[in-house]
Amino acid sequence: MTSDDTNVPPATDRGVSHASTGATNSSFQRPSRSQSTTANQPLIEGKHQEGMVLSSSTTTSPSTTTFSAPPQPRKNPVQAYLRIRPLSPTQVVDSSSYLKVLDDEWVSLIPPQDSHAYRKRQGASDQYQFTKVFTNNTNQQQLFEETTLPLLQYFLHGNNALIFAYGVTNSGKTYTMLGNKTEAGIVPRTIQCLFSALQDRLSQSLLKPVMHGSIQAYELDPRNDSHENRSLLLDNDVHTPDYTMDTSNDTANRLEVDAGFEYGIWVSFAEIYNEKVYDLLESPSKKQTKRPSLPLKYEYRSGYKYVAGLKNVRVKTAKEAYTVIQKGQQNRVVFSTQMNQSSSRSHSIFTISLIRCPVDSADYVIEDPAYATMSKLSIVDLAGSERYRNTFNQGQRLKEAGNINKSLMVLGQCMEALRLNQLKIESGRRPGVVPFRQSKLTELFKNTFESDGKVAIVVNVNPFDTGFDENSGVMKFAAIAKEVTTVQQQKQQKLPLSEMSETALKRLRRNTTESKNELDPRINLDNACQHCDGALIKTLLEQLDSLRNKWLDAEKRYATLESDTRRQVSMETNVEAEKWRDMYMSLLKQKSDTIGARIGHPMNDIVPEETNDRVSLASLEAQQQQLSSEIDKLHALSKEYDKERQTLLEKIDHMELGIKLEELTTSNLPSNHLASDPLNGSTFAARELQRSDSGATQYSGSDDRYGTFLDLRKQLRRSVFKRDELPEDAEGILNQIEQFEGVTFDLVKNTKMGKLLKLITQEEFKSDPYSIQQRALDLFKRFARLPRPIATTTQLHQDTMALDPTEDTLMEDFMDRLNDEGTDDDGRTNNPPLLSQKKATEIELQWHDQVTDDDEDLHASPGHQGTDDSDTSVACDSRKSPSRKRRSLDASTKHPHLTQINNTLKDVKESLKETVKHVGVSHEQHDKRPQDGKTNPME
Ligand SMILES: Nc1ncnc2c1ncn2[C@@H]1O[C@H](COP(=O)(O)OP(=O)(O)OP(=O)(O)O)[C@@H](O)[C@H]1O
Repeated sequence: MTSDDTNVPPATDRGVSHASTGATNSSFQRPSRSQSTTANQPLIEGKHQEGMVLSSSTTTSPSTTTFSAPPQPRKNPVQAYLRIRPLSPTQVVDSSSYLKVLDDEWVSLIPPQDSHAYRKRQGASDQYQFTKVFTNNTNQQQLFEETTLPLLQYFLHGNNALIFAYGVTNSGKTYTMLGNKTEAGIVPRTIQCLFSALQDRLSQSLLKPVMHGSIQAYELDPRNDSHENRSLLLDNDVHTPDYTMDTSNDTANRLEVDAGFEYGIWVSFAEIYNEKVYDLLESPSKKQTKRPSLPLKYEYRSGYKYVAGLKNVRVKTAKEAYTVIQKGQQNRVVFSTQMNQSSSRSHSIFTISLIRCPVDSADYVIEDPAYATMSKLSIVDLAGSERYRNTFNQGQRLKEAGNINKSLMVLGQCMEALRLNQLKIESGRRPGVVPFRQSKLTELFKNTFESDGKVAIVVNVNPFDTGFDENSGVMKFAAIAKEVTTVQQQKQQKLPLSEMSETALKRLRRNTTESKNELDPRINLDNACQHCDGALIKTLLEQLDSLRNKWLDAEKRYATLESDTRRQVSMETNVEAEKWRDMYMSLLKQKSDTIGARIGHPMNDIVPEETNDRVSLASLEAQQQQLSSEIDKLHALSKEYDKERQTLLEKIDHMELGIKLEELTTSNLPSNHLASDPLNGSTFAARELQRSDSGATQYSGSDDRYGTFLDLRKQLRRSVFKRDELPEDAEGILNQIEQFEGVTFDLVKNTKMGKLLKLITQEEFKSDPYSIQQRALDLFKRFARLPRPIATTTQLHQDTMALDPTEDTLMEDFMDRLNDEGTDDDGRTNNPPLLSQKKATEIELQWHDQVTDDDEDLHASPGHQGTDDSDTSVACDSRKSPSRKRRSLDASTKHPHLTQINNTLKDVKESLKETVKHVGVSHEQHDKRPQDGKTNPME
């Protein structure tokens, strides 16, 4: 019994409808047969979905939900194939199989009575549609041609493709993908077909795939095989299977190969076990107990992840590729043995990378990554998808089952999310997140599902020894995956050859073996130079220039990147500094405000006070300057008054002198003598005036001795009579008089110095600390002894005798007595005897009266005690003798002009008093200036 006959239900059964009870909504309703495709029809994108009526597992309809207008795939719908494993020769046909093949696209799952689905759905069957259903009579070649060949064609054109086998354990996944020697699976057939198609276009270019989808040029190094990894092909332990495939050249000839390229083929073999990625081409050491896993890394250029460190082996023949497959399979077995793993618990990923180097019109191969493109075809044998709770697994096996189911579950979730996103996008809604990152498997193939490839799934089922529920899950996964459409994004455009740089790496393409050897850069350059023309040298030089330019470009990019980084860091630093400065300033302001509030008023309020103080100070300074100016004016005025006063005093002196002379003339001399002078024909007064004038003339000579001596007398007079105590300045003045040289009798007489000295000796002082009186007496005696001029003395004597013999005698006697009273320096008396006491007393009285009259003004000086002038006059008058008063009255009566002179003198005195008073008041006013309640700045 063939499995075909067994598994394909009769046509009458194909129309089994879904359970009318609506217990399930996860089945598909089969369309009419006319709508279905035939098995021989080539695979055309989207064709199989047209007119499809499907039952969505996500709908909530209680019964089968029918979509009259299913979403149209936009570009590349996932191709879902179902392969039903045939019965093994030892198996017994079970006619009660739950899987019924309705046609080449549809199958029906009829839940057995002991299944969970039967209880849940009350025995209702599910129908599932696939791109193609391959029954048990489908051979490997047929499966390859219908499932993989379209992808291979797509791959050869430079696109990515993914095909994986999905199913529970022992469903035939490995058989489908790898097969065996006699029944080679998809992988060896793909390799065989690929090499057959590209046999004349295989490239020698030194370009290799790196990361996710990048190309890198490399240099061959005999000591370093890390670029091509071809050393593992030399492993003698690997027994390359000699596949006997019926894949004829006709199959390969069905593939279109772009003629404008040379192709380099690289293969890798990886395994994902327990969510870790391993390189199956990495041979384990014998003592190795732990497998080194490989990380997934992110390629920034494309945005997708890749297995970092996974070996890519450059294969130049199909056999080399088989060797690689065999190597990976052997390592997988060893790992399983050493690590107690089960190969059926891992996902194996065999990847073929195809690098396409363009060939220009001059038959030069552009071996430059900037112009080359790469595509990848991944063939994945997934682990068994059975539920671990049904496998009675424990420990490691339980963990394996959990991870397997996790990755497959995530794969299913991704499919479901992608399908929903398509519906959302079509309805204008925002697509959701697809959980690619939840497993390594989906992370690796995220790009294929999202943008840049075609996906095909071969669902393997073994309906004879696998439970209904497990295969039901596989069917549901396939149903969902089939609805997914991958969208082909525009791949990154490579540079067109028309714009190719002169420095691009390129090699003249030769088809002959000889020319290949010549052009192989690995051959000796000397030999090359011997056999080739200048083209090779030219090419090498161009390559050298290109490498140099690339190096310079790389340096430039590095410098730019570094500069940008430094600029960025600088900007961030500046921003940070600005922040700190603002914060610091803010803190300072807060501090200032706090201090201002603490002292009771803001700091700003203090400034106006200070300003007011400054204004007040400026005002006071102005007042001070004004007052100083007034003081200066007053001082100048005072000096003027002093001068005027001095002038008046001198005038008074002269007038007094004239009055005394007049008195002498009128009171003591006969009027006839006044009228005529028998000797000289002049009056006594006239002579006196004449003498005075002559004396004045005499002493008002060039040295002004008279004036100086007269000043000394005046100074002495003012100083002595200032107060009761004889002052120090009187002592100084007296010194000057004592030391005055050339003093003559006339000088003493005319300046009345002798009278003053006499007055000092007779005045009573409280104290005399400088012995002024004694010294005045000594000086008076000294002056009295001065020799009188002979002529003058005689003349005076004659005049005196003629005018008034008594007066003259008295004077003579007094002078003589003074002279006689002098003693020698040794104290002995060397003068004649004195006058009688009575005579001396009279002389003294006369002299005293005369001197008192002469010095009357002294007692009127402001500094004298009893400053009142009238009192002083009275005091002076009270000291006058009765004879003196009488003589004055007589003189006034006899000579009315004297009264007039006296009156004039009084007027002058009054004027002087007023002046002095005015000056005093001015000083007083200045000293007692009103303060206006303010502080006197002068204080
Ligand atoms: N279509 C088929 N024709 C003939 N034999 C098959 C077919 N499919 C599977 N087999 C056989 O079934 C057995 C199990 O197949 P296979 O190992 O491929 O299953 P599997 O799904 O890969 O299992 P696991 O998940 O454990 O790896 C193998 O001996 C294989 O030869």
